[in-house]
Amino acid sequence: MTSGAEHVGPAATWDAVDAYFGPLVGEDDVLAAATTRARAAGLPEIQVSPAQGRLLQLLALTAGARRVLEVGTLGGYSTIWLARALPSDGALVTCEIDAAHAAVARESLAQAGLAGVVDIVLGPAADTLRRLVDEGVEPFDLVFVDADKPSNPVYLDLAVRLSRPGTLIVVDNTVRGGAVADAASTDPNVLGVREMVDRVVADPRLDATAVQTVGSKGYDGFVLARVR
Ligand SMILES: C[S@@+](CC[C@H](N)C(=O)[O-])C[C@H]1O[C@@H](n2cnc3c(N)ncnc32)[C@H](O)[C@@H]1O
Repeated sequence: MTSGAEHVGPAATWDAVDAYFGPLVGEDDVLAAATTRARAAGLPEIQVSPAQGRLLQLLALTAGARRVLEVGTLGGYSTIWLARALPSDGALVTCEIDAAHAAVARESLAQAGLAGVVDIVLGPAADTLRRLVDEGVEPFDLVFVDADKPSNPVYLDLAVRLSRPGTLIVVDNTVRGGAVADAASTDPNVLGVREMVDRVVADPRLDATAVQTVGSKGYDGFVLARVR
């Protein structure tokens, strides 16, 4: 079996492949409008791709998730994919530090008919997560971590505290163009990912893997960890 790496082409190829799989992924007008609204508002285009959003949704569906926690809302694009996986009594809490991002997300979630399902909590996510721990909220079934990367170790620890056996924790942007494998890196984003990975490795409660991705935004990936 070959690694397949020799088949990885330039960004134009990745875009063409993403376009080919478009009908399979099935991004609808509401999701496309969320991207358009975020772009018009000048938000950075750092949301998950349609295929990645669909992956998150399928993971939530497969996990039978009723409660989802998201760290890093931006314009609500991944939030919509995830919230659509929830049953009628489901809930999603999403954390965002930037009021302008939260405002755009609020509009897009309303347009998606999800305003009653999603609670956007404005402020530093670590504070929000600590408050949820202190309040003793019902555990979450899936946690998606996609905010400031230096805080990944903190988010992992808090996510585990907000979990139950079977909870799936997904962390985005964990490959960083391959820089995550550079033990000499001083990039705070890389250090945040590496410290988070070390904690996953050291935590006997977590079964985990990493998935490498390519796309028009470059070479990156997810870490997925399931709580025992
Ligand atoms: C990569 S974007 C999220 C993308 C979104 N999950 C999606 O795929 O549609 C990261 C977001 O995290 C927010 N953020 C950064 N630092 C944060 C913090 N300390 N607390 C909460 N949100 C933060 C940023 O403002 C930004 O909107």
